[in-house]
Amino acid sequence: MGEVDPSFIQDLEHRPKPQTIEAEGIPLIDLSPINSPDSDPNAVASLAAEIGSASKNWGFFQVTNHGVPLKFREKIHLASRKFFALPKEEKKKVLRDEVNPYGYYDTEHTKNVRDWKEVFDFTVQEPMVIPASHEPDDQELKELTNQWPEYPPEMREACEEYAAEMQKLAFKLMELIALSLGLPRNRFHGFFKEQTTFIRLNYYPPCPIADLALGVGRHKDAGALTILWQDEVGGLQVKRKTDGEWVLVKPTPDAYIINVGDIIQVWSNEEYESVEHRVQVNSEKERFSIPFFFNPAHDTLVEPLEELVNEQNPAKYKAYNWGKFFTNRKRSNYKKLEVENIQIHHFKN
Ligand SMILES: O=C(O)CCC(=O)C(=O)O
Ligand SMILES: [Fe+2]
Repeated sequence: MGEVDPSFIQDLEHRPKPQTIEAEGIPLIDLSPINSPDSDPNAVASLAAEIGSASKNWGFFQVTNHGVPLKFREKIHLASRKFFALPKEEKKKVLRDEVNPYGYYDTEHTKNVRDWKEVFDFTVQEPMVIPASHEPDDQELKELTNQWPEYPPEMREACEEYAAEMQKLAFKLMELIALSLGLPRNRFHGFFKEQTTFIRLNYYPPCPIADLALGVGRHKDAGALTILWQDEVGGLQVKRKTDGEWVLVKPTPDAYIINVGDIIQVWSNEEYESVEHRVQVNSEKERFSIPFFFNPAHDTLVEPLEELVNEQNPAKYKAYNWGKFFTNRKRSNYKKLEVENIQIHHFKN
């Protein structure tokens, strides 16, 4: 990344601490009850309850026996390593911009501070339909498509195969979340017939100012659910709900990290919480991660589910249009804006 640019420097209060404790408590949940051919209803019910309490108490959990064959994850990871090892000029051939936000990018900002990372984004349902602008009165829509690099040649196939596996896992997790809230198993499916889901390949190069910068600044994921794979280097930190302390999520081989996003916080009327997280970088080691952001159709009106609100527990949020929220948020990722980026608390009742 050349000379250290002041745009990477975090304010004092947001810098990583030299010693961050490893989270002991982030639940590790075994998904085998839903991946065995004759799944026992009692085992599924207790699994849903486990996921419910993890979503409530942590907003994060890890899953094993998730049913995603290792070979797909290995293939996309290898393709990602090959892609990011290319010279900058080569990567910039698939540079994303404000017109097409899919492709390569190395100057993303989170909360107006630049992240120490490079990314490659691709959409899972092509073309992806979203509003043409974040302006509330503009009804125009646009269609987004992926840009695939020439090298490595297997990049596209690796990404598409992995996306198909993530889709299956995401629907299973949404079923368990529905059950945990006392809703019919397929309660959420309709929101995802059309999707704005995307996958990001993250590459965090070694950082000479690892004590001043972050790989990704503190944020909450705006969508419904995130399924993250991280390599063995580690660096993901979660803000623990009990005391507000930043704790490191210890890499668990072949597990996925799941976190509930802002949309589930709203749908569940705050029964579950989208928790703040960030990424610490390493002065010696590079790090790779692959988040899958499961997002509903652009025209989804996000609001607390009617089954979960009543007189005693009135809706905590006003409805908002997901597509407008998404395009507004994306806008702030490209450049430093003079305003705070859009957040769900702006729609609080
Ligand atoms: O790299 C990671 O571990 C997490 C990245 C992340 O939180 C994000 O891209 O939203
Ligand atoms: Fe995130």
